[in-house]
This record gives sequence, structure tokens and C-alpha cells, in this order.
Amino acid sequence: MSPLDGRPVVTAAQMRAAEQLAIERGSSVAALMDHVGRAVAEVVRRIGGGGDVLVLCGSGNNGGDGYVAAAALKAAGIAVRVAASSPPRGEAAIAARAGWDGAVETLADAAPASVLVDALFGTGLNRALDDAVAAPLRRLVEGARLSVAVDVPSGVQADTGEVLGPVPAMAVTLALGAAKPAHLLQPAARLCGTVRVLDIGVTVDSDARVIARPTWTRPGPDSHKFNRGMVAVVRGRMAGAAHLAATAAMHAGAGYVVLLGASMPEAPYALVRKPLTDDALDDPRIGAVVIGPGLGRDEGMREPLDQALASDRPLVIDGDALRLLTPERIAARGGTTILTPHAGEFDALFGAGDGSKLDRARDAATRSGAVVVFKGPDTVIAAPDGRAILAGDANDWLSTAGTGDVLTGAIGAALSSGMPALDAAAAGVWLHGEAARRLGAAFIADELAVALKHARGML
Ligand SMILES: NC(=O)C1=CN([C@@H]2O[C@H](COP(=O)(O)OP(=O)(O)OC[C@H]3O[C@@H](n4cnc5c(N)ncnc54)[C@H](O)[C@@H]3O)[C@@H](O)[C@H]2O)[C@@H](O)CC1
Ligand SMILES: [K+]
Repeated sequence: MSPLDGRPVVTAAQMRAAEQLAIERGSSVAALMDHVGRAVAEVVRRIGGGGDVLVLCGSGNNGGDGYVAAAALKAAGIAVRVAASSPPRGEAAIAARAGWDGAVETLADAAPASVLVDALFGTGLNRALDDAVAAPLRRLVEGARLSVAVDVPSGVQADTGEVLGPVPAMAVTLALGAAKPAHLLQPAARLCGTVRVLDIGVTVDSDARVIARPTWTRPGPDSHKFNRGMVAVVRGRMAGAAHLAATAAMHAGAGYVVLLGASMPEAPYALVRKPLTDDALDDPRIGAVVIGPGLGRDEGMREPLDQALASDRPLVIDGDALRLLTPERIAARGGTTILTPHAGEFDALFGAGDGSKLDRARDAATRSGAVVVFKGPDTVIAAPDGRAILAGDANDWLSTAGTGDVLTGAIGAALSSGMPALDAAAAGVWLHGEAARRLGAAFIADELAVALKHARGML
């Protein structure tokens, strides 16, 4: 059982393919189910505090896992009961049911236990739960001290993170073999509680991963202000937003941050202010140009945006600048570009789609040729080559003005240090998330920008 950080994220189809490969190499569905069920039982025994257990089993292989777990718990001396939504279908699940020698109650009649194990539906869910299942599930989760979902909470769509109908929240979810998008994407992620990956003896790989602590070198004896990373932030109509991004870049560890479009010195004096002259972006030491926070969406702001697009410097584009662009225009730019849209900006730029957030971010990255940071309570970072990084579990207090500007600045700092674009985007998202976690509640964006230094200090 291990945390999600850095682990592959797989769809149901990818997971089935990995399982199929394991089967071709000599395993079987029954053997995998046996492995899973026993591993689930071991975790439930450890975290269940010796309390009695009720295992809810569905008709598919998720239910099969449940029967194996129940039998293993019983063998370990735990008081365990089983209730089923319908009889098992499929050879392995039928065999697993046969391995359980106790009674099988109906969901409607089952009384709660102190520990509830939800093995009703996993990756095979294809529609909302019937009320005859949803209502007892809710009642039994409410009546339990601890609820544990096997693979995903029943009622969530594993690939998209959609919640099909009202589904109760679990305390713990045991992701089998690998994380699924639903463990990170909202609204499903909120219903998963603490997610741990359970090794099931199947090798999985994917070009999507869960965000992990970045590798971001600290200054050394050879460091000076320019080789630590030089960030140029373009100021627009609302100077405060660009100022937040610039402050964030400094506290994320950039060596030299210049605010372009301003000239009067003012605090903080570490922030260099210069006018946005025609050659302002020509300095080859600039490791990242940040444009968009507070830029303004009026036609007058097209000029600085054109200048930034024409420059050969790595570019981070956020906020208003995204409203003045098309994916084709960004793709035509070439070079390194990172886009950081929230949902509204994303829809305006790429169109409102109905795929999963992961699919939409990937499609946007392909179309624009840019790394796309599709931010929100869950953030998906996608690269044009198909790689993706998912970050869940954001501090809800980030939903306040200016925090997006801070993220843009943090990503700018990472990019300016020479990191590849996908890594830089992920490093900025990680730092931003960690700073917010440290601040706790009701912080403001100015504090978040400063708190980046504490998160940076952890690296
Ligand atoms: N494929 C494998 O080799 C393994 C799969 N494992 C488990 O198998 C799960 C996937 O198994 P399945 O593909 O059998 O799928 P599920 O066990 O998730 O359930 C699918 C079954 O439920 C029905 N169903 C779907 N939505 C329903 C709804 N709302 N109401 C009523 N019935 C509904 C489907 O028609 C199907 O019969 C994984 O999540 C995992 O727990 C593990 O046992 C390890 C091995
Ligand atoms: K489940």
C-alpha cells in the first residue's frame, strides 16, 4: 500500500490490457482476484481496529474481490458478513463467491458494521446506481465507523471522474494496481477519501502520472542571479496581477525578475522595473517570459502579446492573454510555450468539450503545441507528446483572487531555471499546492506568493 505521488494513472482499458498481459504470462483472472482480495483483507484488518466488517459485493470482478476479501478476513478471525446487490457473473467472480462459506444477505436487509467494504462496482460501472443499491449503500456507509472502497467508490466513473448519481464519500479507497483518473479528478476524487495504491502483481505503465515532489536544484557555489533563472513579467492594465506573478517568481527561487512596462522604483526593490521597449525581450539571459496576468483584453494589449509571441524566449501565457489568442496562433509560434487556463479560459480558447478533463487537456496540448496546465480544484498538465501529470487534492482556500497569477509566476521561475516545459509546469503546480497547504485557511494571494519560499525550501 503506497501513496499516489509519481505513480502511473491508467484508464480502465489500460488496466484491463495490463491484466491481460499478466494473464498471457501465466496468471489468471482468478489468481489476480485472489491476490487483490487478500491484499484488501490485509489492509482492512490493519486499519479496521478489530471491528466487525460488512463487505458489499456486486456482480462483476469488483464483487469477486469482495468475496475473496471476506473469506480472508474470516480466516484471520475477524467478524465479517457479506451482502450482495446481485449474484456473481463471470467465472472468476462465481468461483470467488464459492470460496465464501458464510451467508449472503441482501443489501436492503443488511445491518451496518463498524467497517464497511464497498466492492459493488469498480472500473466496469456503466450507468448510475439503481436506487435499490444507492440507498442501502448510503445507509450502510453512514452507519459505519470506517468505509473502504475497493478500486473506486461504487458509482464513480473511473476514467472521467464523473459521479453517476448520488454516491456516499468513502474514508479510504484502495486503487488496485494503479491510480485511475477518478482518484484525482473532481468530483469523484472528493468521494475517495485517502487513496492508496495496492500492488496487485500486475505491471502497469502509462504516459499519465500523479504529480510528485519535483527535482529542482538549489543554488550552489557557481550560482549567480542570471543562471538561477531570469524571468520577465509583462505588465498590463491591472498592475497588481503582474506584480503578484513577479513576486511569486522571486519567491519560487528565480535569480532575477524584471517587470516590463513599469519604470518607477518601488518596493520590493529586488524587483527590477523597466519599460517594455521593442528590444526588451531580446536579452538571451531571459529564461521565461510571463504574460497575461492582469493584461487586459482590449485591442490595445495585442501589441505586447504579439511581441511576446514573436520572441524566441520560453513563454508562460495566462489570464487575459489567453482570451486574445487561438490554438492555431499558439501552435504557429513554435518554441516552448506553457498555457495556464482555468475552466473558463480553457473553454474560451479550446471550446467546451464533453470528454474528461484529462482528454481535453491532452487534446488542447496537441492542438496548440504547448504544455497546457488546465487548472482548478484538480489540475491536469498535458504535453503535446501525450504525456500528462495529474494533481488532485488542492486546498479549497486557493479559490481566491490572484492565486492563478501566483501559479503563473511559480511556473515562470521553474521554466527560467532551464527545466523542460512539462517538468517546469509540474514543479510550479507542486510548489503552489504545497505553499497553499502550509498556509491553511483564508490566506490571500500576496501571502501565497511569499509562502512559495517555504515550499521551495523543502526541495
Ligand atoms: N479484470 C481483471 O483481471 C481483474 C479485475 N479486478 C476487479 O475487477 C473490477 C472490474 O471488474 P468488472 O469489469 O467485472 O466490472 P465491475 O465489477 O465494476 O462491475 C461490472 C458489472 O456490473 C454491471 N454494472 C455496471 N454498472 C452497473 C450499475 N450501475 N448497476 C448495476 N449493474 C451494473 C456490469 O454490467 C457488469 O456486469 C476492477 O475494478 C477490479 O476491482 C480484480 O479482480 C483484479 C483482476
Ligand atoms: K467499489
